[in-house]
Parts: sequence; C-alpha cells; structure tokens
Amino acid sequence: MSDPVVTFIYASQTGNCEEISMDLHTTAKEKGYTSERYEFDQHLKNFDLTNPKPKRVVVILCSSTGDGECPDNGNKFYRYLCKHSKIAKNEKTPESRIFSHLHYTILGLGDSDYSSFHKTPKTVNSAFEALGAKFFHYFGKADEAIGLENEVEPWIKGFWDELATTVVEAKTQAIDPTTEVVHNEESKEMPEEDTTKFEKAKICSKVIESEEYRKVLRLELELDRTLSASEDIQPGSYISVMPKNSLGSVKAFINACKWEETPELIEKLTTEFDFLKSVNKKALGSILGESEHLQEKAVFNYLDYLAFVNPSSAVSMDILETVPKMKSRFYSLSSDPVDTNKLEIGFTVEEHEQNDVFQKGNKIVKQGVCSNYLYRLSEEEKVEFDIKLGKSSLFNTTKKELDNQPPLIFISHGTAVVPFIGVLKRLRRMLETKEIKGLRGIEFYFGIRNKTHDYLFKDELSSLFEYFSSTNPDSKFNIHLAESRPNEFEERKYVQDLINLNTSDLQYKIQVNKALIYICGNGNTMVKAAEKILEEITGSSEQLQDLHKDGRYKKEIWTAN
Ligand SMILES: Cc1cc2nc3c(=O)[nH]c(=O)nc-3n(C[C@H](O)[C@H](O)[C@H](O)COP(=O)(O)O)c2cc1C
Repeated sequence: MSDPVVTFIYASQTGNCEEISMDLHTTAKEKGYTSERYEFDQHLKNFDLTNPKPKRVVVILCSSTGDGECPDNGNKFYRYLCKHSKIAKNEKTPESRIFSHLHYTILGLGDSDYSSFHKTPKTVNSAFEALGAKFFHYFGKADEAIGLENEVEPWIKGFWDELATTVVEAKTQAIDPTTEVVHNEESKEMPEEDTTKFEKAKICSKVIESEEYRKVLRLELELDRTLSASEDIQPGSYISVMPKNSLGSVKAFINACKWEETPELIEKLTTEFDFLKSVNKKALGSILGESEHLQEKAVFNYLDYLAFVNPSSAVSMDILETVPKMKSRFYSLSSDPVDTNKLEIGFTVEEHEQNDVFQKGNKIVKQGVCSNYLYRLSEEEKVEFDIKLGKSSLFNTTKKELDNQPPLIFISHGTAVVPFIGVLKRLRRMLETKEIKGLRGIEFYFGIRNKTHDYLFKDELSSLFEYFSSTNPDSKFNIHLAESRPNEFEERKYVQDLINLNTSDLQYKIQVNKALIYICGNGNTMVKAAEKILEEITGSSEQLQDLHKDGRYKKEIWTAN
C-alpha cells in the first residue's frame, strides 16, 4: 500500500499563508513525506480532492481579506466549497459528501481588529466538515493583532506528531468491507501486492439474514480449487468482485441515448461503464450543451441525467468518455479460509432512498451496483464469476499473539460484524486443534438497530460464544448489545454508551492483561465515538496510536456512510 500524499493548500492575500505553507511543505519533504502544495484555485486543474486516489491528508492554510472575504487566489475554490457543502447539508446523502475519504486540518490567519475575524477559515472548515472530511490536530486561529507567531508556532509544533499518526491511519483505512454505496467513489482497485490472481467462483448457498430494516445477504462461494495456508488468506481478508450492470438498466441507458441496441453494445455497457454513478456535469455539459438548470441540481446519475435532458436525437458516443469505468467492490470474509474451497461473505443489498431532483418532496430508490449484481447471481443457478482474493494484514489473529492468552475486545456495528465472524471461527478452530491452549475471555460490543428484527448473525454468534464458554469455563465471554432502535420503553443505546459503562473493566484488561482490541465500522460515526472513549481509557490518543502501531489495536474502518 503506498503512503498517502500530504497536500498543503493555501489562500493568501499578502503572502503570510503562502510562506508558512512553503515552510511546512519543505519540512514535510525533509521528513520523508510525499508532499505537494497548491493554491486553492489550482483545484481541479492541478489536483482533485474529490478523487480518492491518491489517498490524501490535506493541510489548509488560509486568511481573510476585505470584509471577511477569501484571498484572490482562493475565490473559485471557496465558492466551490460553499456550493457543495450547501448541497451536502441539504441532501444528506453519502454521495454528496465528496470529501469523505480525506483527513484534514486547518490553520487560519486573521486579525481581531476586523469584525469578520477568521470568517474565511471558519467557512472553509465547516465546508470540509459538511463534505465528510475527517478532522485531525486542531483548528489554529492566529491573530495578527496579538502576533501571529503566538498561535502559529504551537500549532506547528503539535502538527507533526498528529500528521504522523494521521498518515498511518489514512494508509490503513479500508473502504467499507461489507457494504457498498451507490455512487461510492471509493470503490477502486485493490493494491496489486495485496491480491492474488482472478479466481472462478460460484454461489453455492444463500441465506437472508435480515429484511426488516435492510436486506442482509450471506453467500457461500465455491472456488474451483482449494486454498492453501501459504496463500495467507485469513479471517478478515476480503474478496473483490467486478460487478455488471443489470440488462434492464443497460437497455434503459441505450434507449435514453437513442442508440441502436446491438449485442456488442449491450456487452460493453454491461461490463465496462458505471453509469449509475454521479454524472461528471462539466464534461457532459460540453458534449450535450450546457444546461443552467442542471448545473444547479445536486449530483445524480447518468440515467437521471438523460431522463432530464431527454435528447431529441441520438447522443454522441463521446458521452462514454465521461462515464466512470466500472470498478471492483470489496467484501470481508465471514469464514475461516483454511484448507477449503469455500468462502463466505455477508453484505447489505444496497437500496437508498434519495430526494427526487426533479420533483420536490418525491423520493426515489437507488440501488447499489455490486450488491444487487451479487443478489441477481444468487437467484441464478451456479453461474461462474470472477473474484480476486485480498490479504488483510490488519485483522488477522496469529497463534503467537494468542500465546499469552490476552483478553479480546471486539467493537463493531451492523454488517461490520462480518469479519468478526471469520475471526471467531478461526479462534474456535485453533481451540479445537489445540493450536492454542485457551482463551481469556471476549468482550464483544456490538451495535444493532433492534434485537428482534436486526440481530445479524445471532445464531452463529450465540453458538460460537457458547462454545468458548464451555471450553474455557474460567473465562467470561460477553456480548454487549447496543440497540439504537429498541422496543418501546427501552432506552436507545449506542456502542460507545456501553463501552462507557465498562471503562474500569476495559482499562484493567487493556493495561494490565494486555488485551487485543479489534474495531470495525464507520469511521465517521461509531469508530470516532468509540475511539474517543478508548483514548480516555488508554490515557491519550498517543497511547491508543501506540497500541495500533504495536498491533494490539486492530482497525478496519470505512467512511462511505
Ligand atoms: C485589507 C485587509 C483586510 C483584512 N480583513 C480581515 C478580515 O475581514 N478578517 C480577519 O480575520 N482578518 C482580516 N485581515 C487580516 C489578514 O487576514 C491577516 O493579516 C493575515 O495574516 C493575512 O494573511 P495572508 O498574507 O496569507 O493573506 C485583513 C487584512 C487586510 C490587509
């Protein structure tokens, strides 16, 4: 996995932010970071923050001028931020959070003699937040009236340590391992060094785990060969699947473009293009003619766009140059892949309700491309399709780590339970084969919506925990269930609430018994909240990061939702 790029961006009127950004950029390079530096307004010309590749940690330096206005070399990007953050606030859809893959921090320069003190940095900060970027370090607010250096120097001093841990976090941050999101810009190729070649797979069994709030599907896949231990495919590893569009959506696209339907065109559109992704409005505008109305609309997909434009004659094939290429999606294994030709995955069949951009108040349903592709395959008779196997260096559990019998602390929510099922099965096998002597207990903090309707993998978890209790009678194996939509008269609980209730027990387990901690889930919600408490338990964010570096705190995080 390559290191994230540190991107310094600045807007500066009289040169202060420009100079500080130059110093930081130079020092970053000396420290060995891959660093780049741009003016705000070079955005989309020389760099593109909406593109999740390369992974980026963004450092913003900006001032205010006039009456709280953005400096001249940042005006365009400033307007872009205002526009898109407004859309994100109104729409509240995952795809409108176009910076959700970014980490960022900000240092603002201003002067408290002006009534619009720090107006630009504050607006920029709240836009990055609304667009889903994750904040690190702190918002530096230097004041020229009392001396910029009073704030700038301490901010820079603390910045380098925070940057180091954030770069590690950004590097190891996975995309959602268990679900996919419509228009999810984060779906991308797995790093080559972490994958094996294509495998042929067939679906051999299907279980619907829950349908009450969302459809969660579990599939057993059969490979045409047996996996060997040397391939290092572990519980918590993942597979990638290259989806195909449904015939119905391909025909709708051809129809909307007023093209002639040929088998070759159908094949091409089925496999190569992801036209259910958000449109590239700018590129499309120049092909189909600018539509003012369209430019104001929120992001929506190619089928919606074509329905809106309703072209009177055949659309130029050039439109395909603007459509994103189909990319693979990733799914964590819920099985222990040893000496077997069978793999299991679990995922949500994605359907999102979205505001209808054409009819106010109307809702329309959008489907995830890959989860629905797998769902369609599961309805058919054992069709072969390609998958790739990916290693997970993050989430595996080795015999060596378990030799001293550390307590295990698992933290998860929703379908992010999937990799834990694989890890638990591996633990059971290690006990059965006497590879390990025993376990000193598991505390599993698990967030679901409702235990009657949405307790994913309930039977499997119960039987695994019963097995552990019966084989390790002196240890405790607890599932702490947090219900966010409990039955009437019960209080809503989130994972972090339950962790908070048990801080002294956890502290003892982590600090005295050297527990291993595993967390998997949404980096913007559960993981963020749980980490805050873990930082208190361990003493500080540095201590928690040290546990991460030592392999005692294992994370699998995604940010798409
Ligand atoms: C004409 C002018 C207008 C300014 N307006 C503001 C303002 O509205 N709010 C504020 O916080 N600072 C304001 N400042 C202070 C600047 O933001 C501050 O001097 C900063 O260090 C300039 O950084 P730069 O050289 O990177 O642009 C203003 C400064 C000037 C010269």
